Amino acid sequence: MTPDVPRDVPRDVGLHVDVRVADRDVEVAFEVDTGQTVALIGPNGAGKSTTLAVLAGLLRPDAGEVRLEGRLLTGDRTWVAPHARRTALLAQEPLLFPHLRARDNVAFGPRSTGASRAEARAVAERWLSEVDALALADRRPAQLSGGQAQRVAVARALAADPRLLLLDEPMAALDVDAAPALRRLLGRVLAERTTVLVTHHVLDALLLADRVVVLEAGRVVEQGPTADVLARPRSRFAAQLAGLNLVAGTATPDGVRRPDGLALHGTAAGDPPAAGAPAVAVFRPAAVAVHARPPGGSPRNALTVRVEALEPQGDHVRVRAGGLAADVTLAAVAELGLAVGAEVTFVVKANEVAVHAR
Ligand SMILES: Nc1ncnc2c1ncn2[C@@H]1O[C@H](COP(=O)(O)OP(=O)(O)OP(=O)(O)O)[C@@H](O)[C@H]1O
Repeated sequence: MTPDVPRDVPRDVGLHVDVRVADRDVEVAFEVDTGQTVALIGPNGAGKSTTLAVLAGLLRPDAGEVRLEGRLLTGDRTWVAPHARRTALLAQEPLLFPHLRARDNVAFGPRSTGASRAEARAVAERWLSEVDALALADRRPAQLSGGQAQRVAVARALAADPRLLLLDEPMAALDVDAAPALRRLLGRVLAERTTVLVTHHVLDALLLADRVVVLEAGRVVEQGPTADVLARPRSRFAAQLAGLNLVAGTATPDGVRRPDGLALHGTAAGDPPAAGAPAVAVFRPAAVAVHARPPGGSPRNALTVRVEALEPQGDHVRVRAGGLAADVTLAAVAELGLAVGAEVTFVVKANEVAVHAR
């Protein structure tokens, strides 16, 4: 337990969690401000699903408390049942009722809290429309693709008007083509909602979460604003996760420009962001070629940067320069005569750079 968390929690803290699950050796404390999204990240077995289960009311902790907007959901002598918590859980699999049409799946929440049939139907159609799935209203789950079913599941979760949304790797079961559309949809609907998102993906954390809480072996090892944690990771896991190059800035017609002027050309992942809108370019350090001098043939992404660090990582060396990373072989380090302070050119092909709207 963290003794420095005040017992008298101010009401603008949307979610306050300070719990211990003894037999899983999980002991976590964190808070989420009203309307914010926190990503819970960490390696397998770190306690992410256990924490979500405690929040959803599916698992009773041995000690501690969970408060949602000041209301005690779990405490020494308090236990609010899952359906009465005003939380909604969106799992990896959509888990729709197979015998109900999409519309009735979404209307289920409002119906069970007392809405009339007509009211529940109106709410269901509003949410189906919000997730671009109104045209699917009469289909049963077996007639939906994975991405469509997950959109309907998002509508079902939101139609119950939850005060806390719990997302357990919502993109994990989708194929890569369907993930960007769902990510964008979540970005839209999570904007003003208190949300805890469990994810393994740096991109989900970056695009969807205001803050990141890193769990390792059942404990919070690091937390902070997403951009800070990814830019200056202190835990091993966050450092691994942040291994991708992320260039956040504004969209140009074919890429992203960082506030300091550095511009990258890339390929839009999904619908291209409007020019000037917030966007992020993502590429792997292994996709970066390092040159001692600007190469001929003027490649579109040739960035002149100064080497800040050389980090040996097994059979390669990670070269950090200009806030970016490139992975090169040990032989290349010797051949290029790489050293801290040297000026080099990073070259990355535009088709290796994925541009996402933020
Ligand atoms: N149903 C269960 N019964 C008992 N112990 C469990 C159960 N589920 C998980 N554990 C244990 O609790 C600890 C935390 O696991 P948890 O599933 O919460 O981690 P996680 O971060 O969600 O991992 P993953 O990314 O693999 O889903 C682990 O030691 C795990 O072995």
